[in-house]
Amino acid sequence: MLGLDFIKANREAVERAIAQKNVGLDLDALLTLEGEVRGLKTEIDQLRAERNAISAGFKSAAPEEKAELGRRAKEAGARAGELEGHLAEKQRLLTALQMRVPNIPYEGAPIGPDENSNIVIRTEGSPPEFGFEPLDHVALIEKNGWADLSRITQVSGSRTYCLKGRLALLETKLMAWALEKIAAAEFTPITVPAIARDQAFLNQGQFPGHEEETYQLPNDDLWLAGTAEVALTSLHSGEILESGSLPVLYAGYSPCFRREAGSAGRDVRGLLRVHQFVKVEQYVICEADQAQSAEWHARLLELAESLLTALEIPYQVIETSTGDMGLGKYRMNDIESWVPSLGKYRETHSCSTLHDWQARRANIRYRDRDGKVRFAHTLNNTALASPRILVPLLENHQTENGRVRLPRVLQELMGGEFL
Ligand SMILES: Nc1ncnc2c1ncn2[C@@H]1O[C@H](COS(=O)(=O)NC(=O)[C@@H](N)CO)[C@@H](O)[C@H]1O
Repeated sequence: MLGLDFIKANREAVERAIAQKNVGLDLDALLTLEGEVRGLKTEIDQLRAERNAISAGFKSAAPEEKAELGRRAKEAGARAGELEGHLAEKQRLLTALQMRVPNIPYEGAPIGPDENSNIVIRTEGSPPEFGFEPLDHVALIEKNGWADLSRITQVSGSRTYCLKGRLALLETKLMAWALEKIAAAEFTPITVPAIARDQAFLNQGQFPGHEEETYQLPNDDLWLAGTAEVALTSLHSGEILESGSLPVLYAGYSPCFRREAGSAGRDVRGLLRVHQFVKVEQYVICEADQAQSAEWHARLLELAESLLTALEIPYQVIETSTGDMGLGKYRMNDIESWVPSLGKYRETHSCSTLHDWQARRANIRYRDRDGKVRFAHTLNNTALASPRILVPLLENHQTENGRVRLPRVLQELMGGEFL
C-alpha cells in the first residue's frame, strides 16, 4: 500500500494509477476518511490535555471548586473514550481502503486493461525446426511412461499430476540445480512452508481480493500459499533491519498451491496449470532507492534468463501492461518460453518490482545511513517452477522417435544424453 502522505501529495498520480490498473477505488472517500481520522485524533488530544490540566491544578484548587473540576475532568475523559471508539472504526475503514490503493506503475509500462496490451521487449533463441511432426508434452510423457496423468485424477481430482521414472528424478534434480544456481549468486537458499496466516497474504498483496484463488485450512485459521513470496514477505515483518544487513537475498524453495478458480477450461491438458507445484523463488529486500530496485530487477531477470539459456529453451521477455501487472507492482516483466505444440510462447517466469508497497503492509523497515528509519523495497522473481517448465523442456528437446535429448547441463545431472 502507499503512505497517506504520499497519496495526498501525489493525488493525480494515484488517480491515474487507479484508472490505468482498472481498480475500482474511491480516492475521495479515502481522503475524506483520512481527514475525519485526523480530526478525531486532534479532538481526543485536546480532551486529554484539558483533563490533564484540570488534574494538574486539582490539588491547589479552592475546596468549593473541586467538585466542579472533578466533574469536568470526568466529562472530558468520558468524551475522549467515546471518540476513541469512533476513531477505531474510522481507522479500520481507512486502512481497508488504503490496502486497495495501487502502486504507481512504471512509466515505460504499456497502458492497457489486460495481457493483450503486453509487449515483447526481447526474444532469445529461436524455435526449433523439427523436420518431423512434434509431439506435445502429454504424448511424450505417455510414450515414455514418465507420468501417470489419469489414475492420479481419480485420487486427487483434476489439475494434479504425478511424475514417474526419470522425469520424476529430473524434476527434483532440476529444482535443486536451480536453487544452487541462485544460491551461487549470493542468494541465501531457504525452504519455506506454503502454510501461512492470513496476515502474510495481506502483507504480500494476495489479500484482500484473491481469497477465492487460495486454498484455506479453516480448522486452523491458515491458508496455503501459491508462492514462497508470501512467507518471504513476512519473514522480517515488524523488524528494523540495520542498513548493513541489506540487501536481504533469498532463494526460496516451497510447494505452491493454487485453486485456479478463474481458469476453468484453460490449460486443462497436461502440466501447464496444476493445483500443486514446486518453485524456486528469488526474493530481494533492498534500500528504498529506485535505482537500486531497478538494478535488482535487472539482476533477477538476468538470473532467470541464465537458467533458460542453460536449459536451451527459446524465450521472450514481456513488458507487462498496467492492467495486467496487478495492484502492488511498479514494474513486471514476464518471461515466456516457447511451447512447440502450442506454436506460441507461454509464461514461465514473472519478475516484479514493488518499491515499498509490500514493505508498508508487512512493516519491513531499515535504518538508513543517516540513522533514519524507512520502509524497505521488495522484489521477487521466479527462478524455476515445475512442472510448467517441463513442458517447453520436453517439447523443444524431443527427437523424431519421441525421445528427449537433454541439454548439456542436464546430461551431467541425469548421467546420460537422453532423458
Ligand atoms: N497453476 C500453476 N501451475 C503450474 N505452474 C504455475 C501455476 N501458477 C503459476 N505457475 C508458475 O509459477 C510462476 C510464478 O507465478 S506468478 O504468479 O506468475 N508469480 C509469482 O508467484 C512470483 N512470486 C514470482 O515467482 C509462473 O510464471 C509459472 O511458471
